[in-house]
Amino acid sequence: MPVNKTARTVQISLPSGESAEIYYYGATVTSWIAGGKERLFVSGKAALDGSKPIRGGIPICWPIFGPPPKEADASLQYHAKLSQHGFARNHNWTLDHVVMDRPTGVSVKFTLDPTPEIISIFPHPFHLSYVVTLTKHELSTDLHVVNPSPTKSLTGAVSAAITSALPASVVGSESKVPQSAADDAAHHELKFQALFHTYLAVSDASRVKIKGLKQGLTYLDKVGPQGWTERTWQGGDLVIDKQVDRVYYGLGKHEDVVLEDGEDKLTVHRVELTDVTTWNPTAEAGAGIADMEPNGWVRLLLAVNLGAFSYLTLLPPSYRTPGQEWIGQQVLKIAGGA
Ligand SMILES: O=P(O)(O)OC[C@H]1O[C@H](O)[C@H](O)[C@@H](O)[C@@H]1O
Repeated sequence: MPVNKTARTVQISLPSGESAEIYYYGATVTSWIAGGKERLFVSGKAALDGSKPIRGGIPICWPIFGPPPKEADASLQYHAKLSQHGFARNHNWTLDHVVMDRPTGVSVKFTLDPTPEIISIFPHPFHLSYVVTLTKHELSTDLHVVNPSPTKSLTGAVSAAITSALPASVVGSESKVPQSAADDAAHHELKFQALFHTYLAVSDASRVKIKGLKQGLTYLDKVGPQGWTERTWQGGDLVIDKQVDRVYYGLGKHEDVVLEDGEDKLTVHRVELTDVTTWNPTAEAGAGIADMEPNGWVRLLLAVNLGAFSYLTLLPPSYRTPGQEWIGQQVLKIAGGA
């Protein structure tokens, strides 16, 4: 069976041996086997029971990446109250349908809509869908974001806007929806960051070279006594010889990031995801992370995460631009692929 459902996961596979596993919880991809080996890192101490975000695989950060914003910007008032990396990674998604099921490729689509719990922390209409596609040499993850149309009067009608975006089963939660005109304005446009927090498995993170970061790129360095600091990248390969927690801004469309560790090569291609984050706290700085297995930082990745770091994504409600959706895509490709 190329698509196999269990209580907690959906597993997809090809007759040629490649496979992937996706948890309903967070729609987190927890396994991608290609070229005869596991390509994603999941900590041996990761919680897989829905009690906390999965430490590994490909958690989806949405609608924020990192800690909540501190700006006194009314349009970010709800973002400011979210927990780190937002709520997409710690809510159950629904398997919408099998998009493709062929010997050469299998693709499944998940969705996430507001639930009463989400509305209580983020009272804004949205519709997310997530398509995971497995082919012989690639794993593609596409996040689609829609800002649904309000169907009733738009003026002063935030509750109508939100409830119209909700499944009938949760409309009863209207009392949690803000009622003021200020809230209404803040709700028309959907601001979000989106990031695939990809944990790639490697045999030794300190031996990996990260290529494709051009000299002159601006990057945000989150490590160091000065706190978050913007710097200019001097070029060359990025190596994990110390704690790394960075966001490289504004890579070009065709500037793929390539990871090489001597025996292996993996290419990360992005669509609509302009920034690349790299993170590996190493054993020393990562010691406080309870769900990381001992020495996990060596075997783990060097998360090359992809995202839109600043709030550049301002999606108008679809009543203004019918059918508009934002699609961010990551394509992981192993060497040997066509
Ligand atoms: O522990 P988490 O909430 O999953 O976050 C893990 C890491 O995510 C990103 O890579 C951030 O840049 C890091 O600062 C953070 O430590």
